[in-house]
Amino acid sequence: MTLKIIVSGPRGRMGKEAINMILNEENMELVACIDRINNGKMLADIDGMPDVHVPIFVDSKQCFESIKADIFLELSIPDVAFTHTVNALKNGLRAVVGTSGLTKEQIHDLKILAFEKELGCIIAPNFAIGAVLMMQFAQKAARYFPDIEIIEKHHDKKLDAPSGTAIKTLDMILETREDKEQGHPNEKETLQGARGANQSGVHIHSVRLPGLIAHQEVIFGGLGQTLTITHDSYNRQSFMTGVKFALNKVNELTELVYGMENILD
Ligand SMILES: NC(=O)C1=CN([C@@H]2O[C@H](COP(=O)(O)OP(=O)(O)OC[C@H]3O[C@@H](n4cnc5c(N)ncnc54)[C@H](O)[C@@H]3O)[C@@H](O)[C@H]2O)C=CC1
Ligand SMILES: O=C(O)C1=N[C@H](C(=O)O)C[C@H](O)C1
Repeated sequence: MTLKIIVSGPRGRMGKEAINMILNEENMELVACIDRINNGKMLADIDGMPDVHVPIFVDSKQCFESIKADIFLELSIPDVAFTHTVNALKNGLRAVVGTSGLTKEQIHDLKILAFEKELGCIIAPNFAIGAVLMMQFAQKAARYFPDIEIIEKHHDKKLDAPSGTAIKTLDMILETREDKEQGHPNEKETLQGARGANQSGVHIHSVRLPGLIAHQEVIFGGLGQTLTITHDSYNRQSFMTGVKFALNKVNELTELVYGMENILD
């Protein structure tokens, strides 16, 4: 079976990489794109894009209503990702969402919609297998080391902080970590934000610098020792094996899955 795919964010760093991957897969066909601009044009008309006659839509509802497709791949920006995905599911498409920055409430609403429509939907905070393992290792370590700080480091074009990966790591850690307020009980910030974000006592620090791609360290502190679990993505190809896997897998699902760890064997 050929999977007919619509991609949102085709001119972006992830969108471009994903389109190249899709065009090279025998069982995948790119049938449309959703972009912020270029409504009515073909992908081939856009400088730097592959020479394929695939229509571009600005309005996602219009796109899903007029193009026959199986899967929607969301790789754009946090502000529109939720609406695009709702429109996809309402029009009977399955969805793979890589865009970060969805709120817990939005994820919950998508879960309900996917359940009602009996459609697969994968929300992947991080497609890189190494990052998924890093989160799983961190979840395991949190059973033994409840004092934890997360440092996520990304390129300076990133719109959301903390990263989707850091939020998912925290969710997974909190499933195994005993409740604990970290640091000194009388600790005070003399410069606001110095201790980063704090949820359930775990601190998250977001670094944004040119030169970085996507990196995370989870540091565990114990008596006389620390354990650091690190993952680095050095390019966007690092995510493509996971994108490909999710596009194939979502077709078998009839509900929403949040996190690649729940679908990897
Ligand atoms: N889950 C994962 O493994 C990964 C997720 N990401 C996430 O994917 C998203 C995209 O990342 P990048 O490609 O680096 O960003 P980018 O900034 O390079 O690309 C985003 C694209 O979305 C387009 N866009 C803006 N408004 C739009 C709209 N209304 N409809 C369609 N497209 C629109 C922009 O014009 C831009 O071309 C981000 O949220 C990022 O955090 C990035 C890397 C890996
Ligand atoms: O914006 C990015 O680049 C990335 N975003 C995702 C996130 O927010 O965790 C995944 C990866 O870290 C790259």
